[in-house]
Amino acid sequence: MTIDSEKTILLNIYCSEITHAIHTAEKTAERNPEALEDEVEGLRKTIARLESRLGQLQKTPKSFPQIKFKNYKERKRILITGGAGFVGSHLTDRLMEEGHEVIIADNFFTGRKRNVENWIGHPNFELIHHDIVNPLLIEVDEIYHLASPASPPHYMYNPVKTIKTNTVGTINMLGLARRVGARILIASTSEVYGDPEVHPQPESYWGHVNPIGPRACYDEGKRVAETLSYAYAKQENVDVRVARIFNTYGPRMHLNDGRVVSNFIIQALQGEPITIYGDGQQTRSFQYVSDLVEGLMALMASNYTLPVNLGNPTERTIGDFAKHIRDIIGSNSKIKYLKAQTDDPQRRRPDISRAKTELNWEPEVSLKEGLEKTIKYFRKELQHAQLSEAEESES
Ligand SMILES: O=C(O)[C@H]1O[C@H](OP(=O)(O)OP(=O)(O)OC[C@H]2O[C@@H](n3ccc(=O)[nH]c3=O)[C@H](O)[C@@H]2O)[C@H](O)[C@@H](O)[C@@H]1O
Repeated sequence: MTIDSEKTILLNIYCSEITHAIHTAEKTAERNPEALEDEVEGLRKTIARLESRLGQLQKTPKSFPQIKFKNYKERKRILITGGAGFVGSHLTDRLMEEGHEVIIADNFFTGRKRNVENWIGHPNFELIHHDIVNPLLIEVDEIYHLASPASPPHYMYNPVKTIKTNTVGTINMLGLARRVGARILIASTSEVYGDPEVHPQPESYWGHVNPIGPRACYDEGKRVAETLSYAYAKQENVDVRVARIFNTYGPRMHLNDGRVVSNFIIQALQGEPITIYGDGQQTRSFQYVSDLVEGLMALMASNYTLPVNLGNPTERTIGDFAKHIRDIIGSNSKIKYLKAQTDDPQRRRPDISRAKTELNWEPEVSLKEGLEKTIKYFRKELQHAQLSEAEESES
């Protein structure tokens, strides 16, 4: 018997032992309240024995990444919508490594099975091919609601679907949270501030968004998602957390993501012109994905219920960023200026005072370190894509 199948069997025994234990204890309590203590003591011993065996098995070499052992009281069942996506898959890794049970619901519009393949078959992991525009009936303790395309070309590709995901999808997830009493974290965005008139942006700023522009499907979709969250919190007592996520980058971004970090790196690696939309004077502040994941987990664990900005406050112009990437890669790509995008926010930088005070969180990964890892990832992805192309043309 393999270690993994032994673990599965043990986990099943564990679950049925606990269910059986509850029934027995209930019956004993009715018949003979004094005997209840002995009963509970016996059960504690059984659980301790099973936990110790499971703990031993966790330490033995296996095909999955190492995870911590959590007992049944500490281990949570966590749903991540969009868990096979760029951010969702990194969050999956962290929560799995912590020893939780992770259930991913993803429609694979921008998510990929590849992002979570290292967990497929793990007893703590489940991948559901599901579009959250349809209701999902499962039992969970926490929900990270990340499902939505986040890159402008992706969310503008099917604006109606983007709105549905952020409105109907969010209603479905808030409904699920209400039914099962789960805490839910909604992934909102810096885009709720639109093209900001206040700089840097604190959470108290209400934003400057064009409700009928090409970005509105996402911006307004996320603004409604926030409104829905607080309506459910007020009216239905749902325990909500709202993260306003600023520009994030890192490995597992799609080659066709279309956002600035991936575009510039790929263009520089291939010696193609680096495309700047507009004059390049617009600014952004980039955070590495592992910082974001730590921020999301800290927010979920905290008692703070108002929106919290999660981003790196180091700001750069896009023109400067293009040259920076070209220099690190040592590329001789030219810079090519294209038409500015409609409603493109001209500056963006998070005020993270709230995250620092309430979550004791701030980003730790420098742009240099983050870009090195990301460039390495894209180099491999490009090689992989070239190999696949060559294989296809041969066959
Ligand atoms: O990366 C993110 O996390 C954010 O990405 C987008 O927001 P945006 O800031 O417009 O992201 P990009 O498409 O990466 O654009 C950043 C800036 O670079 C410019 N850009 C982009 C791509 C390119 O090839 N060239 C270029 O100059 C854009 O015009 C924009 O000014 C999403 O709308 C946000 O929800 C998301 O949080």
